[in-house]
Amino acid sequence: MSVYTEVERDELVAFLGEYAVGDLVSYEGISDGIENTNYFVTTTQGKFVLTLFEHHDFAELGYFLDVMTFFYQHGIPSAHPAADKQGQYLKTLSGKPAALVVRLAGRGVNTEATLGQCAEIGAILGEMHLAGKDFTARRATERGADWRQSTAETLLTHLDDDVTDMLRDELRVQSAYATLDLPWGVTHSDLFRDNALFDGDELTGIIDFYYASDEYLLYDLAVAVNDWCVDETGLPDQQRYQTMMQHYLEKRSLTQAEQANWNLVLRAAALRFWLSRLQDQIFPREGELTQIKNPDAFLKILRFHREHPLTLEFN
Ligand SMILES: Nc1ncnc2c1ncn2[C@@H]1O[C@H](COP(=O)(O)OP(=O)(O)OP(=O)(O)O)[C@@H](O)[C@H]1O
Ligand SMILES: N[C@@H](CCO)C(=O)O
Repeated sequence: MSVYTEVERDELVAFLGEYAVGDLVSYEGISDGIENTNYFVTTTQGKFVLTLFEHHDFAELGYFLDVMTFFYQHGIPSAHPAADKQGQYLKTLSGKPAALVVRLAGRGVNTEATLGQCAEIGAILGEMHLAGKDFTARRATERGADWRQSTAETLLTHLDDDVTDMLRDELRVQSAYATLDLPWGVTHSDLFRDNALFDGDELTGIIDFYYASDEYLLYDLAVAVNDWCVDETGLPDQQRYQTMMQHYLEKRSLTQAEQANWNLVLRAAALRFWLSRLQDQIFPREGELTQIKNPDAFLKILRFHREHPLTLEFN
């Protein structure tokens, strides 16, 4: 359940009156999602998703909405905000920062990805990384190497001994991450199966840009590989992996340094989501009534990458 803030009909009618989107027809809360309050909103002129931001402040939200608008304007099928009559994307509703985002067609992927879907995600991520070179706003990541180190330290005492030893060793290896010399720029940084919408094998949209930040481009690719390219046992699957990578590499080839550090970055991406899920499980945030995603899925992927480095040689 993810409606933390109830919006009254009168309030919504007044809010929509500030946009040129016609009159309210209907609205309903969206149960998916964890962070924010979301409603589907239908007006006489279109379909939208109204998001009330529960954790972010105005300053950083401006950045996210600019990222979404930028990618949309560069041909990436991204969720993007509607501007109100004053040209503003970010507004206030029920005391929360709020945006009216154009509703995209399609559905999230809630089973293992098809090869066609892996191909689409690989290609679009390559296109995003090329287009993103022209995006000039900067935002440091909140889930980077420093965060991984400090979060791991707070979690270590809550873990079993065998896991603790592995985590300590991984942190030692990961100490090289922050100073790698890899291409970087604006990234989605959370491009999971539930953050892309599909109609069959056709990508209709990318949503949830609220972890967008400056990161190594390779990290963005690693996040996607770790989630999309797994089989029903949750382990990396060669065919899905090869398909996603080949479609990515058709758009952007990897530098030598990227190739040399692929395993380290795949591990960093697995570590980030293992730690954030563990943190949500061990220290749940007050007032959040949603499902907690299983940390073990990423412990398993991290262990896999430590033992079986994925190659970059494809046939
Ligand atoms: N622009 C959009 N078009 C169509 N559907 C959308 C759009 N934005 C969000 N949705 C729907 O709303 C659901 C919740 O959105 P989202 O995943 O962004 O939630 P959140 O709470 O903001 O983020 P998170 O899942 O990271 O906690 C999505 O699963 C999707 O079904
Ligand atoms: N995509 C994340 C949640 C948002 O960061 C996960 O699956 O753990």
